[in-house]
Amino acid sequence: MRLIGGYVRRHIAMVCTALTFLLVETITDLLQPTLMSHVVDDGVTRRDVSSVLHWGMVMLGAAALGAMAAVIRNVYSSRFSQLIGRDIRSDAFAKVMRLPFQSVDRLRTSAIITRITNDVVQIQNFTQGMTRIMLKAPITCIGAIVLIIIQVPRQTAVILVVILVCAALTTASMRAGFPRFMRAQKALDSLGSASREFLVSVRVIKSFGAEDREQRKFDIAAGHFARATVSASRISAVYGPLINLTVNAGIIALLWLSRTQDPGRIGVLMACVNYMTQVLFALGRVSAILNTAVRASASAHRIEEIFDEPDERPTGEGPAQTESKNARHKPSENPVRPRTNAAGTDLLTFSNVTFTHPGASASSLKQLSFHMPGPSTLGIIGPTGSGKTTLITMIPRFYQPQKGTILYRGVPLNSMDLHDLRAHMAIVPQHPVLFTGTVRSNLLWGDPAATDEELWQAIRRASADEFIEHLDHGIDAEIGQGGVNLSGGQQQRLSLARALLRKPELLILDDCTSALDGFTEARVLDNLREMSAESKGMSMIVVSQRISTVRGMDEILVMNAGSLSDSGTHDELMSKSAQYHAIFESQIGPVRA
Ligand SMILES: Nc1ncnc2c1ncn2[C@@H]1O[C@H](COP(=O)(O)OP(=O)(O)OP(=O)(O)O)[C@@H](O)[C@H]1O
Repeated sequence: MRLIGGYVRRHIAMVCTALTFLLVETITDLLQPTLMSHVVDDGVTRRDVSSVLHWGMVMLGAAALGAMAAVIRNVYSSRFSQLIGRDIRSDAFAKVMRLPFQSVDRLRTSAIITRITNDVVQIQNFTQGMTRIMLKAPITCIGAIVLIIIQVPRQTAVILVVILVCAALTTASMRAGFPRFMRAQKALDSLGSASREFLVSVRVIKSFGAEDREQRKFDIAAGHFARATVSASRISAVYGPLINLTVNAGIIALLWLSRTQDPGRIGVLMACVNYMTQVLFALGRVSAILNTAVRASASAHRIEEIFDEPDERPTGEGPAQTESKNARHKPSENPVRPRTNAAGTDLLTFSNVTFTHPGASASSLKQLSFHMPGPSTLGIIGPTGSGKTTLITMIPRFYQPQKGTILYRGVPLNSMDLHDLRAHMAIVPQHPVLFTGTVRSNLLWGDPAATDEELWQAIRRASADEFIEHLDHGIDAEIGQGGVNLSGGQQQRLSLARALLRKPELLILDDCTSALDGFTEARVLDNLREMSAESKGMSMIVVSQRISTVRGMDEILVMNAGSLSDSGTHDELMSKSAQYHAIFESQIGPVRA
């Protein structure tokens, strides 16, 4: 609730306005039964028409004032809850943008989506209810009870019993409700996660004819959510009627006792019944709003978990990049020939880098050391799961190693400004990510100011010209969500062209030519090498499982189970690395003597 309090304070003027009009509305509602008792006892019972007219007009005036206050209060409370929702969503989204990958992995993408959507709705419901009912219900309860006691003081005992029983029931309802609503929200997370996975994999599911199996899995997740929600709703289903029963029993007791103790005061008795009904209604609303509060509190807690995650450090010390005592710039246990550029500083240096993914039992990188001079090209090859992708995600500091040091141009990554660091490089991921829009809008992510000439140059270098020219609107052709209307190879080339537009100092390709045929891939790599030579600055790291992709690189790292098993040029590795040799033979064929 700390979170909600903070956002309420931002719009305190609006809240106060809504609450002021709510107060007016509540007071006018409370006046109605008393005014009616005057109409009955002073007017109707005594057959005094002027009295009926007088009190009738007062009643009407109070009702009109109440209605006007309710309209204004509604307008403010709706606006207030929408603004709160907007602010929380916007701040949560900005926070997610600042989170390190470890936190995103831990929170899970689908859970983050549920928090930014459904959990915020719960908070909106609560804040809206708060400005509509929260103040009204206690004032109505207290006001109605005080007015009953004033009008029929002999019935105070009955009223106190009703209040105590209702208070006990409401407390019990909250205690039982909180953990259940928490469970329901968690089940909703799992359902969201399952839905997302099914939708993303729908093609694979259909191609394997696995619809029934996936349907069953989905039904299980949906079943968990339904059961958790039913269990939570059961609380209000049980406690709501019990509160009703208590108040109605109170009304009957009040009438029964008043028949002898307050005879002849029909109007007053009618007013008391009316007040008891108002109390009942208010309590029902209190328990409804408390349920909303319980949900909102669970939701606020879950959103706070996002806000409580530490930001990705723009620069900083922290444990991740802290150099371990024995892992400084020592030569690695598996030394790779150090090379230096003209200035005498390597572009990239890994020294004994060890990294374990959050929640993983084994390290994905183990005491990894290598140097990369700039400008140069580096290939990384190794079997699946050997840590190639993990290695390159360390360079833009998507993840930070638990041990060891990474230097970029001699500067520890951790002491570089994140924005500056990432501005030096462009990454083309293993699975291309394209956005809904046009070919052009996707490319402009690389350089929003790029001219048509620059766009086409990048397109040609990525060998994407041959298919873009044939699209209906060429560079302005629409791209569906995630690039659904393009083939895998087309998506990869577009994603590469986008990276080239950044004119990076270091281009990192993570197996991003895997969907290209050998001929196209060779042409793309030639173009990139040519570009590197032209710009005399662009270095390139190419991750691949294919010898043909990495063989032309200045240096090749051979990875195995998170460690560097060997390094060197293609020819050097062919003569000294059994693993590289074996990969060569499996892909190209036996080497002729
Ligand atoms: N987010 C993650 N959470 C937990 N473990 C992970 C995560 N990402 C990768 N791993 C683990 O780290 C190890 C290395 O994975 P990585 O993706 O770096 O391998 P790779 O060599 O790039 O494989 P591939 O060639 O198949 O892409 C694997 O054992 C993998 O299970």
